[in-house]
Amino acid sequence: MTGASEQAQSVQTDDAAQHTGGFRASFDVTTERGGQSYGEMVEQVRTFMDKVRYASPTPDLADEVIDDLKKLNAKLDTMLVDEWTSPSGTRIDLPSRGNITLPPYEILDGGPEGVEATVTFRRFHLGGNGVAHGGHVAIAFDDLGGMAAALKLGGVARTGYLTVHYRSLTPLETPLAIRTWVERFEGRKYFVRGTLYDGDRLCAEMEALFIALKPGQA
Ligand SMILES: CCCCCCCC/C=C\CCCCCCCC(=O)SCCNC(=O)CCNC(=O)[C@H](O)C(C)(C)COP(=O)(O)OP(=O)(O)OC[C@H]1O[C@@H](n2cnc3c(N)ncnc32)[C@H](O)[C@@H]1OP(=O)(O)O
Repeated sequence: MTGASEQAQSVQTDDAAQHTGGFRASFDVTTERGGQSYGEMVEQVRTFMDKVRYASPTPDLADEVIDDLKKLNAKLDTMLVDEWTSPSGTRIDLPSRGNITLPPYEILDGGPEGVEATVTFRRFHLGGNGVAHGGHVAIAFDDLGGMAAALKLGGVARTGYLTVHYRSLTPLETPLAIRTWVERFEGRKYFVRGTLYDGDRLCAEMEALFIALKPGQA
């Protein structure tokens, strides 16, 4: 297995270029932003979202929760920063780099040959009838496909297209094996494939085009 810091070094970082437009033109890798409890804070919010998905509160309880949430939102209002300095998405020591909007995954191995990870769709990722929403599966493929492209090219790429073939139902609360790799590239075009397995059962496959950003491209 390649160490996280070794992988991080293969992705170009350029502080001066990253604030110029709508996308991160380089990639920050951190382990300390947000402090040692940041991961647990994110996890508690995910757990809360799991409960919100399935809760049927009384009006009184909903009002109580709203009051509590207003207090929590006011606390976070005191420490908001811009997207470039937020810990979210940069904390390589945390599931999904600390990005709460992603299904939580743990990287097992990553480098120019591809990325292997374990992803666990949560209760709040429910689509219907107890299984994952297909859009959340696509998000996992997008992020880990983008990572495979980034580790291959040593820079940042944007998704041109992404196709998911849903082969069987994707369970919730089950560690699943997800793999992404660059099948081939032509110039700036990186053709990426992916698979998602529950044990031996193929849940979904992905084929995508990621396009390397040009120098200075936002
Ligand atoms: C322990 C672990 C260690 C961790 C280490 C850290 C590493 C982690 C790193 C990273 C992880 C994060 C990963 C995140 C991933 C998420 C990515 C997203 O979701 S991105 C948001 C969604 N995508 C957009 O919003 C794009 C919108 N589109 C655009 O901005 C442009 O269209 C862009 C930049 C994609 C291309 O525009 P142009 O002007 O630069 O280039 P043109 O000339 O149009 O295209 C280049 C070539 O690509 C083809 N092309 C472009 N789009 C195509 C398409 N949709 N289908 C087919 N071909 C397409 C064109 O035909 C052209 O091909 P010809 O060179 O002529 O052969």
